[in-house]
Amino acid sequence: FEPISVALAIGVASIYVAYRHPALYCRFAECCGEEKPLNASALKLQLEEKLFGQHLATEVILKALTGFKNNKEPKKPLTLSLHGWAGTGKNFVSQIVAENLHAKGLKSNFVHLFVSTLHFPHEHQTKLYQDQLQEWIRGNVSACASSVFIFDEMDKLHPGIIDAIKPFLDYYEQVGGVSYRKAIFIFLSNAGGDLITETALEFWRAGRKREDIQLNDLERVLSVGVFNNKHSGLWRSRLIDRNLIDYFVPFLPLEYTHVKMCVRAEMRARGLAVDEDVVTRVAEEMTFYPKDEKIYSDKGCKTVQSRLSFY
Ligand SMILES: Nc1ncnc2c1ncn2[C@@H]1O[C@H](COP(=O)(O)OP(=O)(O)OP(=O)(O)O)[C@@H](O)[C@H]1O
Repeated sequence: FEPISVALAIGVASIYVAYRHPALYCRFAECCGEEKPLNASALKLQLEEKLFGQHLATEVILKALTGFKNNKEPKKPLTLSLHGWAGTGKNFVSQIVAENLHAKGLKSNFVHLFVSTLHFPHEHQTKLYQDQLQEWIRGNVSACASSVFIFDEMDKLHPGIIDAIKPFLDYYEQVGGVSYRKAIFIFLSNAGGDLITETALEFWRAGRKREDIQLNDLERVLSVGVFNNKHSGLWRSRLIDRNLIDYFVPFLPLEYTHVKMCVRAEMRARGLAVDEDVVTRVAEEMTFYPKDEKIYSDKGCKTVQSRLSFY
């Protein structure tokens, strides 16, 4: 066989299959699945079973995603801003959401993760990053309208960088011939974590249940807090004052019982039998806030995995 002709024949055959039998093609190659509906009950089940102690995040994320995916003609892309202390589940949820939108999750060609300290480290290169970001998003949304973009460590992003994507998040039908209305943008940040903890603490001190905390108790506090915080990545951001962020999603600080749940989940994931003695020992190694009352794990479940390896 002559290699060039073989490669050419394979190429032509793939194009033929892609056009004539898209379902078959998508079983072997990853497809964008722009019109693919969201399996809302599967997402609900996963969030309820896997995500501990986050009744608000579960509720908001479900509502936001089902509403958005059920809408055939969204007027703008969906933009979620997730806030909370370290280790409370923001990356974990993003991974679950990504998997429910594109089967390969974070490994999908249509899910893109940006980490501020890795991708945008130098403040003096803000202009360059803005151009690159615009170009990257334009290219990817042109290839797949339902692309997902996750921005981790928003609080470490230099002010102004994120405003470069404002035109894409706005209510435009098209920008430069590309429609961004089916894309999803998720921002992750520790900014606002202290505000959330203070509210949770007030409830706790008043003897009220954690589950009684409503979105209203936090959403406004968060958006104002983040807007006025120089180190939030959204400081005085036009995304906030133009109301382009659809939902501010609060992640509550995790309590001792939640940490124990994380340890059990991690043991099961490793195929180990759950040993309550080890569960208690790992949970007790964590440090809790405030100093006197010791209610919230200050690293959430973040170090559970590495600590468990010692046992
Ligand atoms: N609420 C939770 N429910 C279940 N597991 C959790 C939860 N929070 C954290 N975990 C576990 O801890 C690990 C670390 O959490 P994750 O990376 O999601 O934290 P994060 O909120 O993104 O933190 P950071 O702000 O530091 O990035 C997760 O992979 C998951 O295993």
